[in-house]
Amino acid sequence: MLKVEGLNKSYGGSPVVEDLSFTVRGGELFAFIGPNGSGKSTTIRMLTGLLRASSGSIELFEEVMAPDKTHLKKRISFVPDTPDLMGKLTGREYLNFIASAYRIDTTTFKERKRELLALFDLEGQLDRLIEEYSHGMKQKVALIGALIHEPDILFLDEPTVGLDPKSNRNLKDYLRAYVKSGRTVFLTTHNLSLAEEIATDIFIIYKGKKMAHGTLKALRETIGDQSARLEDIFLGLTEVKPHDSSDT
Ligand SMILES: Nc1ncnc2c1ncn2[C@@H]1O[C@H](COP(=O)(O)OP(=O)(O)OP(=O)(O)O)[C@@H](O)[C@H]1O
Repeated sequence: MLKVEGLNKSYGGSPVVEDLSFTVRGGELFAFIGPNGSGKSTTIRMLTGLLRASSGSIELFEEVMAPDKTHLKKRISFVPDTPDLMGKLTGREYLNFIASAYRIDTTTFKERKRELLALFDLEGQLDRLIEEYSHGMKQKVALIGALIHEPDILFLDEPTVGLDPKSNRNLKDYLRAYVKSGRTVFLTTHNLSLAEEIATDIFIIYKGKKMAHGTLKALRETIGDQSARLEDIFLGLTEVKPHDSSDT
């Protein structure tokens, strides 16, 4: 589904993503985790064709991805950490717009809309302007817009921030079922218990570089502790050591 090789991004000569390579297959729930400023959003924006890489290759569905590849973009969805929705539209108008952009037939649209509105407890809120929604409600309508056309790959940047506990639980269950149907989810999160619970694959990035990649079991094996929490593995790999002078 997604193949990344030697991906790099620099700003003004300073590297922020360095030599990332990985593959994500159908049915995988890929958690891309790392401390603040480690390059997660930059990477996800390159993978979704919103940002041009400095070098390296990204293949989606065995075709090279680039910002102008509209037919590839139609098969994916991306919800950024702070969704920038059209505030002057109502929730209903926004979802209708998505349905026509993706040519979802009326019956399917109605069915999925009903299911997703119930999932996120957003029934009865669709006729308000998006700019009047709370942060969590904006997040929910962005997620519904991303899910309603059932993309082959769903990219989510910090999807649970701002969601109440029930929506959090429902989203988690939904994502698990989503990948079981053979589709793919690529998410970034600081919520390590979430990653531990639902990810099939975990990639740890630190200062733009790969620190580890594998199943939780494989990551545990690398540190020789089969009961280690992901939090311990993560902190062990990403804590600034006293001898690390790169920040000084
Ligand atoms: N447009 C830009 N110009 C210059 N530097 C940038 C730009 N965008 C991002 N960066 C830098 O790239 C690095 C990685 O940022 P990025 O937003 O990808 O991190 P992140 O892992 O998503 O962080 P967070 O967890 O805080 O969201 C940071 O040092 C950031 O300052």
